[in-house]
Amino acid sequence: MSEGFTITRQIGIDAGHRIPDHGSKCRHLHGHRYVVEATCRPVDGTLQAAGEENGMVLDFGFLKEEMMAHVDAPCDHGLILSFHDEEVLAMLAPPGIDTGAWLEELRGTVCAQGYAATEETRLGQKLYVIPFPPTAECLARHWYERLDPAVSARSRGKAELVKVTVWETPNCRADYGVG
Ligand SMILES: Nc1nc2c(c(=O)[nH]1)N=C([C@H](O)[C@H](O)COP(=O)(O)OP(=O)(O)OP(=O)(O)O)CN2
Repeated sequence: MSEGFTITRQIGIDAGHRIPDHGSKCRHLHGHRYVVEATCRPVDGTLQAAGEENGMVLDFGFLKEEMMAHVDAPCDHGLILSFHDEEVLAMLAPPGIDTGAWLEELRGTVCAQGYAATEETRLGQKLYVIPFPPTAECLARHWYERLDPAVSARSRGKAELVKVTVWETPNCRADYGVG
């Protein structure tokens, strides 16, 4: 990365997941305290020069609001699953409805908007469904893709998202972003 300013905001969420294809313990349903970091830089390399964000890339508070809306609100205390994980998803189908039709509707939503977030499930379990395994890498890319337009809009085109980092444990992280 070239010389210049970046800012990074961190949030933490608790969520469950499983990696269905994993050959060992990660195929079991389990949870993490995910730490998610978003790093931004000024589009033109300079800090804002007027207004309430004078001297800033982007107000940390604005960045937090976007991360809370796009990461925390749909995923915190939820279960993050791949839509290919049909056996687990089927267990969460709301009682009294056709499970196959419910899975088909979920798949349609994921295909249309890249994810499905719902609590209309068995036990009201909060569910976040994505089209790939919920590894740290895939989640970093997914949250990057959700936050990228939000950062541009919130900064009125003055800041851009450089990368999203997902800490799955205190020792393991994945990064996704521009080179
Ligand atoms: N490249 C990746 N490898 C693994 C991922 C991943 O998302 N990307 N995920 C897992 C599991 O989800 C698992 O929960 C984490 O694995 P692991 O580091 O082995 O878990 P520990 O509890 O032993 O972590 P410590 O930090 O050492 O306590 C596996 N691999």
